Amino acid sequence: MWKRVVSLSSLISYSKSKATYGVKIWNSPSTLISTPVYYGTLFKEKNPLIIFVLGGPGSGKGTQCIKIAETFGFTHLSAGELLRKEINSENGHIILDTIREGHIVPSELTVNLIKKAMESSDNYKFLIDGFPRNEENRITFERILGVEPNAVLFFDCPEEEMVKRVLNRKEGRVDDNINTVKTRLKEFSELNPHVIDYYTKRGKLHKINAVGTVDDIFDQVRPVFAACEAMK
Ligand SMILES: Nc1ncnc2c1ncn2[C@@H]1O[C@H](COP(=O)(O)OP(=O)(O)OP(=O)(O)O)[C@@H](O)[C@H]1O
Ligand SMILES: O=c1ccn([C@@H]2O[C@H](COP(=O)(O)O)[C@@H](O)[C@H]2O)c(=O)[nH]1
Ligand SMILES: [Mg+2]
Repeated sequence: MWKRVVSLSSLISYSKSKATYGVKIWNSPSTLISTPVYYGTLFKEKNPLIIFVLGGPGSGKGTQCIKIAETFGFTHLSAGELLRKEINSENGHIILDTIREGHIVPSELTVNLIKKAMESSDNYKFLIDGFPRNEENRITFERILGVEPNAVLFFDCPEEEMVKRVLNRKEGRVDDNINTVKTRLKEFSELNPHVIDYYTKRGKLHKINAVGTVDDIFDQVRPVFAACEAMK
């Protein structure tokens, strides 16, 4: 059996231990994040570093993820983008209707897309943007992938600012209109707090004030990832 400890920063740290009878355990070298996780055979070789990136519609998750990915060598997987790319597939009508109405796509569908994208990447550092949106999403991810995130970023933004940003975004998204935004915000305000509470209790949550310039916000994000630079 071997064990390697990689300390990313005082905020994120983890170690890798070889699977024994299909069980892997994430440890921390001190009192930092310590999360026993049961693995199946998935990711036996990859030992992924997973950061969930949460926040309401228009809070700036995608914008910040692009900067994090460029600066710290992460692969950026936007759950919404993975779903949008599937709109022409077999399940496409379910996805399109759900997105257009501002609801949440069935968990297994989204989780399997995330899993496929992670498996087909050469990288082991992943930003999962806009997921999990509710407790069912979170539990389904843990069940199918057999792993928890190492840390969770939450971009905290007032509703008024989020609405303004979404309505000013000119990317032709079917859900960037006032009616759908209202539904998305309603679901977000009802469901996201449960996910936030869960990760707060597990000591994994890093709340970021999402008001300010893109660079100001990135200055708050940077320390969470600073020690990753050495691993690029
Ligand atoms: N700090 C900021 N100040 C002003 N505008 C911003 C800021 N960050 C991002 N934006 C702009 O706001 C819009 C929404 O940002 P972005 O797409 O990153 O949000 P998001 O959280 O990914 O939203 P969604 O959940 O809808 O995908 C974009 O047009 C982006 O350019
Ligand atoms: O985990 C997810 C992520 C997204 N959706 C659906 O997609 C749209 C757009 O997502 P963005 O993160 O804003 O790109 C979202 O409103 C949901 O309808 C989802 O169901 N599950
Ligand atoms: Mg986005």
